[in-house]
Amino acid sequence: MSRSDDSRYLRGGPVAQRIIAAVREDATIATAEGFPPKLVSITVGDIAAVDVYVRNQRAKAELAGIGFEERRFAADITAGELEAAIHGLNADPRVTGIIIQRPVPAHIPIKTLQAAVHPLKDVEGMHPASIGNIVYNQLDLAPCTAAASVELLKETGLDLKGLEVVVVGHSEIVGKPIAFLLMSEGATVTVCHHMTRSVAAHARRADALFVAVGKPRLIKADMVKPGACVIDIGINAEIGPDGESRIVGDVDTESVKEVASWITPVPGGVGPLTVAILLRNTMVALNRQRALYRATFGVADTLAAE
Ligand SMILES: Nc1nc(=O)c2c([nH]1)NC[C@@H]1CN(c3ccc(C(=O)N[C@@H](CCC(=O)O)C(=O)O)cc3)C=[N+]21
Repeated sequence: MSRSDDSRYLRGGPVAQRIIAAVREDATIATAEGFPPKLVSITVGDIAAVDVYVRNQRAKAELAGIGFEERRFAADITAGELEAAIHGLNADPRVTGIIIQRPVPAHIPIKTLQAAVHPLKDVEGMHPASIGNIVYNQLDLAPCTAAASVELLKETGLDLKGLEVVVVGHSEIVGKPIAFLLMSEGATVTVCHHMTRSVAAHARRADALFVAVGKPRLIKADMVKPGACVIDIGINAEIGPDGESRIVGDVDTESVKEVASWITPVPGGVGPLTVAILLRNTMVALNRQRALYRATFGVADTLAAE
């Protein structure tokens, strides 16, 4: 059976289209009201996985009516210079969102950079204050890949309350935020990582299995519970049988799809939705900035109504 007509595949594209259409409505209204959304992407050095992401961001931002500007910095820039650039963007009222593409070169402390982004312009939800919001069950702006993964699980219609979820991978940007999002939704969450004794033993118990470790085909059919939902967040480049480079996830999709009830393809699963969530986050951030503006300077129609 070909990929496109196999109902086990949980595709990100249709969900992304829905979200982008809604974002476009919001962005059109905000622009008409004098608050055009504008996203600035910061890339440090050259990384292929980041390039794919940024290219898609630009294309989808255009569709959604969100301004998009890419700032590229050389791999040998200092952390201080980058921080200064971020402070400049914080201070620029025309810039409503800032995303720092990961990874950055090893000499740049990513946490310092992330903390330099003003929390109200943090569209990736990676500032310590933003991550704190997720811990406190305020879920409207979460790290994009994590939020996209959870959104795809919801597409299955499974009841998240009491659902046995296993997350393989505990990164700051994917695994940990997924765990917090799902705990807030009532799931029972187990997080596995490189020190876990038997990932297979945990994975086999999962009604929903999230995998984000960056190891091609780590998850095999015998590690998956029949009927489970498998969300593959891996993006790995490898050379295919035809000698061409291709992208594969962390799941052995061909064998796992015979066992699982739902599985996200790579590409075409979490990836497209990640971009849509970034744009949705951009509007959430913009609306928070507008609320602050209103609270600080007042708004004519509220005054008139009094
Ligand atoms: N702060 C930060 N947040 C991220 O979420 C983040 C990041 N940095 N750095 C890079 C990785 C990579 N990433 C992708 C997201 C979508 C696609 C995507 O749209 N993929 C499509 C298209 C692939 C293609 O065009 O070939 C697909 O999977 O079907 C790819 C890669 C997010 N990341």
